Amino acid sequence: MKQTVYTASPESQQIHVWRLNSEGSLTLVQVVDVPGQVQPMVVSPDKRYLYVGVRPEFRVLAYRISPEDGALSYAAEAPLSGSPTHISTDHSGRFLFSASYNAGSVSVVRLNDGIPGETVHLEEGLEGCHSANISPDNRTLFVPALKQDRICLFTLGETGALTAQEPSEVTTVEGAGPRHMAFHPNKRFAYCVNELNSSVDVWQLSDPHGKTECVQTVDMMPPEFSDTRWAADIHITPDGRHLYACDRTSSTLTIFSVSEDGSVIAVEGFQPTETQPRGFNIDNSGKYLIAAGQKSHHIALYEISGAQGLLAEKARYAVGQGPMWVVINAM
Ligand SMILES: O=C1O[C@H](COP(=O)(O)O)[C@@H](O)[C@H](O)[C@H]1O
Repeated sequence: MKQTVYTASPESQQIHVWRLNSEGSLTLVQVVDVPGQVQPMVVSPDKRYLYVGVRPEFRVLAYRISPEDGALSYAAEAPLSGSPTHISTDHSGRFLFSASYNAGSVSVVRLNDGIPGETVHLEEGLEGCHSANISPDNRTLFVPALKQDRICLFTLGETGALTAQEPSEVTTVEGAGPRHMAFHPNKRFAYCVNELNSSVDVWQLSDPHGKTECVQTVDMMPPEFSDTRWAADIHITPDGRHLYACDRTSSTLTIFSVSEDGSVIAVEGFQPTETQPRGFNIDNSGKYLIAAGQKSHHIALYEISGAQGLLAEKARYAVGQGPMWVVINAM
């Protein structure tokens, strides 16, 4: 398996392209100068394109991915209606979702054979909209609205239109601030990291007739932590055994084990990491985790080891300024 790591550094307007070597080191392949502050990124389901959200002129840029070495070449772009805080696609690769925290909206952009085109749907009134997460069955878009302590539930239609479901939302405890989500590979559970109280909620996903409900909430901070909580990102290993979430004030990665069926998580440990980790990711073999320090201007690579999924730092690398998004693609 060939793997490529992409890191976005908005302050220096760069994407660094790295080869992830099988023994757990990175080799720099390319540095792309982006025409704008690059923030969220996602790879298309067919792995032909990397989509990146930029500002201050709000756009999504599509870069063609070289099947040889993962290098990027500019392909196309389309305007976005708000600042892109998070972008993702549906599983068929027909639609791109852009969540905008500042605009309080999520937009759906049509992808024409991978090329971003017109905005086919704009959903507003989502205060602090922080991400858009399509369910494993490609039916439900989960959209956390951080400032409203709710996750809105939309059905994705054939044309890309979003229709509010019944019920139209699930709610967190007051002041939690739902932000990013990860789905268990068994497709029955999702995990949402809450920015403002640094907790993780376990959501049992509905079948078409059931309802989505929170079955567990776990504090992700060490007991002695008393500063301002400021969580950011969350990811699960491909085998569903280990879950990780980060907090920016403490610059910590919290390590969770996940029960066999995905319904229960438990804190296994805390890993000090790069200063202000706003984004991280896990490689496709489930062996490595790479975290970006928005204030250290470095990324750190960890090996995931043992039954607890603890992290051992293998190396750290200088990237651009203010790195905040990490994407890992397997070819
Ligand atoms: O992480 C955060 O995200 C929001 C929105 O980010 P933006 O990059 O889309 O502006 C930010 O305003 C908030 O302060 C921060 O905690």
